[in-house]
Amino acid sequence: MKRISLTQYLVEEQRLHDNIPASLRLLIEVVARACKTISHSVGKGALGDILGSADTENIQGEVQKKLDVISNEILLEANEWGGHLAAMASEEMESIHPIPNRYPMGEYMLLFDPLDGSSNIDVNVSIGTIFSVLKAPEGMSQPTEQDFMQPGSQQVAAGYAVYGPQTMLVLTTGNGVNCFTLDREMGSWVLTQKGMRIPEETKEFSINMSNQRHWYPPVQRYIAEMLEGKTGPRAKDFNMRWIASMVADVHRILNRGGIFMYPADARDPSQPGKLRLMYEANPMAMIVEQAGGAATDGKGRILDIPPAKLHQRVPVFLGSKSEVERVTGYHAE
Ligand SMILES: O=P(O)(O)OC[C@H]1O[C@](O)(COP(=O)(O)O)[C@@H](O)[C@@H]1O
Ligand SMILES: [Mg+2]
Ligand SMILES: [Mg+2]
Repeated sequence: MKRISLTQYLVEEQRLHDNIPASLRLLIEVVARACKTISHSVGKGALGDILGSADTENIQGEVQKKLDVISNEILLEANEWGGHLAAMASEEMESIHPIPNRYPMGEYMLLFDPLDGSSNIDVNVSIGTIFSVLKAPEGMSQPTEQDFMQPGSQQVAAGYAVYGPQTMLVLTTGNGVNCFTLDREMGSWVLTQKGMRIPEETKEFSINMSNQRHWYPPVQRYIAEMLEGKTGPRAKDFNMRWIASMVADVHRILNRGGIFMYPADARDPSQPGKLRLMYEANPMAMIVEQAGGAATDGKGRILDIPPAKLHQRVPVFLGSKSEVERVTGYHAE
């Protein structure tokens, strides 16, 4: 098999489709390098003193793990010096992080969930990093939070790294989805899956069932019908998977289909769901759509949602098209 590196892929993509200018390529390479560093820390575990709590809280009131903080710092430091960025925003930081003293101002804005699946860090289960790239508005002088308030359809790139048995980087720049595996000995990302496609039909669903009593009627109905199996209205048996790392659940769905859900529920109507629009839902929605799947908030396309604030939460239904369409349809009835 001919080995194609991430850089070779990005250069070739620009040559063929003119969709990855050098500045975007360099930005993606810097993010990929930061993910490599995070992967290295993850691999060390207790030997690298990365496990356990950092004894701090992030802006959403969640207790931060040491690795949440370390990963955030790795991404900030790498991109502050290496990327073509005007500003960054992170799930772990209250406000945006403008790039200081950069003239001319960088062309892009980077958003990330530095460490996704925090509850799995200490138990050696797959975790990841999710990122999204937006264009900085023309003529911007000093970046503000308002500049980030662009719908997901404006993303020029999105991706995630999954730190599992293998470390992989899944990337889209708006022309399909490709997967690169980290060659740990060589330290390079190698293209291992081209043009990933999510199967339309599936028999697998992914939801935190322990929240069932709080769900609203459309989700109750959708899940109840699946649980009825072969003798129920769906006339087939379904299997369930819940890793509690969105990255790992989405990675499985990209490979073999399925539907992932984190619905809004009745617990706290001021918090529609758990996942964050800008750092989790938008980048994953772009990847899933680029792989032939669908992503909605139960009402409409996630990528069409006009953001109102940086740390906004949204309900998420994504994966195999026919299933996402079905559960979205139930919300309309
Ligand atoms: O605690 P639950 O309901 O299983 O939540 C799991 C979900 O929370 C998340 O871990 C949230 O992400 P963070 O770890 O980045 O906060 C998702 O990856 C995952 O799907
Ligand atoms: Mg997350
Ligand atoms: Mg996180």
